[in-house]
Amino acid sequence: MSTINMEEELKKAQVLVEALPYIQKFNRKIIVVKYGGSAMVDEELKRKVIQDVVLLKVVGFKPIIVHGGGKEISKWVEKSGMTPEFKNGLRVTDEPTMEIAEMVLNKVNKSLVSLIEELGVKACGISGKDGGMLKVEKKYSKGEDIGYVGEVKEVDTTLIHSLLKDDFLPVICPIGYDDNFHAYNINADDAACAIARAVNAEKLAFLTDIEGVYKDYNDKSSLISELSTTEARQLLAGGTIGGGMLPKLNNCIDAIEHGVSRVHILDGRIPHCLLLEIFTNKGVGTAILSEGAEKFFDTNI
Ligand SMILES: NC(=[NH2+])NCCC[C@H](N)C(=O)O
Repeated sequence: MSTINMEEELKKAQVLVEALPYIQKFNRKIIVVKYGGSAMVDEELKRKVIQDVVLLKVVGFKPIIVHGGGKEISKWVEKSGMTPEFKNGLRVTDEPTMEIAEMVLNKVNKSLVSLIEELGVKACGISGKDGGMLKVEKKYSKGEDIGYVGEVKEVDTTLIHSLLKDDFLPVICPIGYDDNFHAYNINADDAACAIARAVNAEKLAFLTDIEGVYKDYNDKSSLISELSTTEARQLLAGGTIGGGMLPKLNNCIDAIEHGVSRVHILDGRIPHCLLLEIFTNKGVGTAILSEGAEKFFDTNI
């Protein structure tokens, strides 16, 4: 015999009611999820991220995953007897490293596709090479040549739109071509941002290894829940933002100024952070929105 704890059950109903306006508002809207960091290495977390994205899809949103493969690429570079090298956060990518990066990213890409398919959603794994999606030019690190690292200069969204139209969940790894059709590795944050802009995404969510944006990087109690682009700029100018967050925040501002309504910086180490951010009023990370943007719902639950 089993009993029912009505209080517990009512809480579950409240969760669903809180989610209702978001399910309505983001219906048919594109949400780009940049997937990387710890949430990609830990198998348990990985499953939860994929469950979240599948749920977003099943309730009627149009999620797109853009993923990295950083740690896995370094592992295979080492296995091949080479030493991974970075300059200002960018991987120095010579010809053999590019080959490994491409192999690893494609492998990670297909493993994500399998997980999504296992959960009953149609997914299609592609790289920026497919359909000529990501056209790049060579990126330099403070004037230094770092090999085949590309900066996105053009996004052809035809393939993404075809996949979305046929109800596939696109899973994209950040590799692109230059004008001579040579493959380039692209920083996954940059690729996610460029793709979100190009498809006019409603949202762009970054899964990171940090709680969100802190007012002061040295004060972990100063996590900011909501930030306008103007406030984000002020923060950047104030010099209290941690090193790793700088390019991220710049990417966020850039995305919003080019039409993305909201950008979310989330802690991928929190299980189900995507659901907790998107389906609740307060969220769990930092939400960045354009100046004067419509405020989040206040359903008073
Ligand atoms: N970090 C925050 N303040 N998040 C608020 C999120 C609000 C809402 N669920 C959304 O996705 O737009």
